[in-house]
Amino acid sequence: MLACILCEPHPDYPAAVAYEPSKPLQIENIQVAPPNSGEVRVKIVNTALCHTDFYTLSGKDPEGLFPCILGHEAAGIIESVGDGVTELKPGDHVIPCYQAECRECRACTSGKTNLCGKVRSATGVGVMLSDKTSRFSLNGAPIYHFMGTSTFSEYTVVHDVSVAKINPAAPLDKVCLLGCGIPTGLGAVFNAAKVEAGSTVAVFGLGTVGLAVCEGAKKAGATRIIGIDTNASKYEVATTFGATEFVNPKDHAKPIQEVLVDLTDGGVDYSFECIGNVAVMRAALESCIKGWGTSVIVGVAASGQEISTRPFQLVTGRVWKGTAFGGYKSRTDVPKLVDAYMNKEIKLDEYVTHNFKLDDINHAFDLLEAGKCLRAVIHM
Ligand SMILES: NC(=O)c1ccc[n+]([C@@H]2O[C@H](COP(=O)([O-])OP(=O)(O)OC[C@H]3O[C@@H](n4cnc5c(N)ncnc54)[C@H](O)[C@@H]3O)[C@@H](O)[C@H]2O)c1
Ligand SMILES: N[C@@H](CCC(=O)N[C@@H](CSCO)C(=O)NCC(=O)O)C(=O)O
Ligand SMILES: [Zn+2]
Ligand SMILES: [Zn+2]
Repeated sequence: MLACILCEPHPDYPAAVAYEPSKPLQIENIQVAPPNSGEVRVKIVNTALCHTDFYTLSGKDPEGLFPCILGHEAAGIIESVGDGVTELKPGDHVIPCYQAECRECRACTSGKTNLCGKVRSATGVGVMLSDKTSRFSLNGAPIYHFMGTSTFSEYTVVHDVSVAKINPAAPLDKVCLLGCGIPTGLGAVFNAAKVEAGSTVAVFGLGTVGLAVCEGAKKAGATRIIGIDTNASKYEVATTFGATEFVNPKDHAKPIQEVLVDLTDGGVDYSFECIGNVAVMRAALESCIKGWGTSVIVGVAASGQEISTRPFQLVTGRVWKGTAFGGYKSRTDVPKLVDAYMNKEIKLDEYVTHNFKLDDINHAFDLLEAGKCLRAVIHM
């Protein structure tokens, strides 16, 4: 039975607060206000770290605000709901999602995108939509939300349209990963690129997102899955996710796109950039075969960075596109991905390399930066 934090006079709960760019998070006992209309308060049970948390902490995210509570790959249990919330109730097991799905806005009803517009204006500036303020504070001073999720906190408040209700039998310390990186990689293959059997695929960056691309490409029947990473220690694990061969850019004097074009009789059918490096994005596009090769940008590049290539690359039939959350609709598709995991159709356990308590979250950030972990799961 969950204790009702509404009944307690001054509930303080631990959260990892990011006060300044590139500084360690500080564990504080913060106050988490009750949910307003259209909001729910969630007890976070597990949260993992994604490279995007590291990116925003670095100070390079134009939407990064401080102090804030980072975290967007988590699972938990609804503790209380605000007025007008009809589809969620206390006790529901949920995955808070950074992509909302209101099912009413132009985007949601278009049938063409997962990029719901309902709450994005508020989540981009670290507040809740109803009153444009934060539900987090410390000694009366507000702390910004992040990506509409802020899961590095024992309790968080999120918009109801951003919450996927999931099978209560699912292990939260594993399905928390379905909040970001793995759906992103799988969806990049199935929804964005639509990889066909027999394809040759290049995956730039073999972190969790790139490995999920490898897993998806293998499921799609790709015959060659070429992993490219400057960290050779990633190759062994990538083999278990479906990569069939590897190229280390450090081993070659010529541009990596030339290496790949030579290796593949003119270029790959599909490439995926899972790093966030604009030079690699160009290389990924130029590794594609002319006429039909498609390159999908998944990585998030820093403020001020721009992509470029010769227009001739596109004139000659290559396609350059990108994906957010793999094109999956959060409330509709995340519960299905949980079921796919429960049915052993997709991997999750294999991506978890470390488990920590919230107190050790800075160590988890260090491992991610050093390329020494895939997903580190925090047990709140
Ligand atoms: N579009 C989306 O919806 C979405 C969702 C999740 C993550 N992301 C982004 O995807 C990227 C990957 O996230 P992750 O959590 O897997 O990160 P990660 O840090 O675990 O993995 C990145 C990998 O890239 C490799 N790498 C770095 N520089 C390289 C280079 N120049 N050439 C080749 N390899 C290089 C690293 O060694 C590492 O293995 C990040 O930019 C993240 O912000 C985007
Ligand atoms: N604030 C960032 C946004 C970067 C970005 O592209 N984010 C991805 C999700 S990364 C998850 O790990 C995304 O889905 N974007 C769509 C959206 O935010 O609506 C910046 O401006 O650089
Ligand atoms: Zn993420
Ligand atoms: Zn919508």
